[in-house]
Amino acid sequence: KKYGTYQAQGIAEYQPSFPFGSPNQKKLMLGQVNFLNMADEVYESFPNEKLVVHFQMGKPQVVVRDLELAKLVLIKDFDHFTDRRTVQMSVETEAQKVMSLMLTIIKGEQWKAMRNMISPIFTSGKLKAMTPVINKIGDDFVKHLEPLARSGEEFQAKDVMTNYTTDVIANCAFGIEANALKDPNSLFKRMILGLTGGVKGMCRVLTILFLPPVARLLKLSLLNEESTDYFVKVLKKTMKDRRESKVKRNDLMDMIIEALQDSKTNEGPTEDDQFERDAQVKPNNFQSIPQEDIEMYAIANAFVMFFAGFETSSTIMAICSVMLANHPDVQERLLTEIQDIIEEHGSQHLPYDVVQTLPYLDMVINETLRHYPLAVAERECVKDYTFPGEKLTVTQGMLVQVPSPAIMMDSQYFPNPKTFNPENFSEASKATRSPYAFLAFGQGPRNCVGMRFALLQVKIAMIRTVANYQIHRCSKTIDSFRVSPSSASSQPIGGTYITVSKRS
Ligand code: HEM
Repeated sequence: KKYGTYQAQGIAEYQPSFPFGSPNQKKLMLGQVNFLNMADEVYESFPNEKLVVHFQMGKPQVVVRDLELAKLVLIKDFDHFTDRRTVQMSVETEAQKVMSLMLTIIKGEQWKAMRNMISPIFTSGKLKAMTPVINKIGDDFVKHLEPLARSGEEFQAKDVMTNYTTDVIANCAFGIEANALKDPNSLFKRMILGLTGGVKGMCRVLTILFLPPVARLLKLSLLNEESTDYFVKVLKKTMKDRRESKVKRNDLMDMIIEALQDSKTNEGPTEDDQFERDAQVKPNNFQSIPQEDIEMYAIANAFVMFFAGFETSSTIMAICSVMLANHPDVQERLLTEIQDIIEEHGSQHLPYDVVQTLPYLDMVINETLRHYPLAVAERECVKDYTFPGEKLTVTQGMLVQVPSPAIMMDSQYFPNPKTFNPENFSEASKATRSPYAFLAFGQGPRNCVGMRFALLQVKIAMIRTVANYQIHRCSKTIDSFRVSPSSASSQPIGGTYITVSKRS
């Protein structure tokens, strides 16, 4: 009955028809497009509209095509849009309970309080303390590439990068030696890779999102239960050992426990830049976490750092490696920038502050993220909202999407958008467009809380790779990336094949 009601009010509507709704939703449900690119077609089909309504079966959703309106949703009027999409999953087992408490999923005041406590974990001071650990894993990583360079074999960059991020996050988050670089078949790594779980995982996610009653009936979980259960057990044991030994490692686990135990609100931004200032969130009626629930919340939040952190970061490093293989000129320029700092500091003890002073590396990574973003900024409306100067009122429960992949491929913000051009992120280019056109880590209070940590581990891996090896194209290297519709972890069609050779 709702089809056509928006169009009748003069609001653009994307051709809904029974039973799937709009054409893009039909493609999503039939496995023809990835969730990540679901709204791209809507964005591209209405170049003159600021807002477009599309239908997921009978449910209207809004695609925001205008950066000023996107800013209202993500930042200025965020109080109307504090939540992400409701995930209706079963919460019977312990693993399911942990999943239901993850920062990515929780809502309203519960999310505000948790986010407020968790954000200060990623300040520069704390990241500085973690840098030696990442440098040490960087050494193992360089060694791990040696046999591949010797044999000249074609390999998937994603595989080796997964081994690296697994070791970094396991170590920095929980103080656990996952040993994925030394033993790529380690149980820890197998459990990690099982979390999202390929095509089966994608079917599970689509059922939860589009057919919640069926998901409830089948007691489906968002992530693979066996893997989640394994991590819950590992985390519980870690917490118990720390309680008993009273040893502090100053890793994410210690910091999460401390933040939850202190249970106080933090004041002001942790870093002084636009991304951090826009991310501030103040709980309205802050309630500390009851002592008896701290363990469960700490496990859920340590787990989410792991789950949200390892696959995203390793995918970006892999895509970046392929981009460098495809653009030897960019690789050479990056090498020149890196050689300067390595001459001064050596590659094994890169200080945190020095890693932050490589403008060309920043440009290369941002351009990679622009070509291959890993999440869409999506919010659920919690209080009815009328966009100023627009006819559309978004009602409570409606989803609003800011389609980051389509915005970052729009030529009005990035000229020749399909070309890989790190110059898009030179100071001069950035000055010509809104900062909100770059959405790889989202924007506003619900942006990526782990961005600084992610960038640190990505930068160290790329510095170490380029300083020690030349990255080449091989027979299976692909020229342009498209996210596989059936990949729950947003992997590209054709993989990330490269070869490397040792620099003399
Ligand atoms: C290159 C790597 C990464 C990319 C591209 C990325 C991107 C994103 C994006 C786009 C979002 C959604 C933002 C929004 O809705 O506005 C997000 C959320 C999140 N990310 Fe990341 N991320 C990365 C790495 C990490 C790491 C390493 C961690 C943790 C250590 C992490 C933790 C999170 C969490 C917990 C959220 C949910 C925040 C909330 O709901 O308050 N991410 N990330």
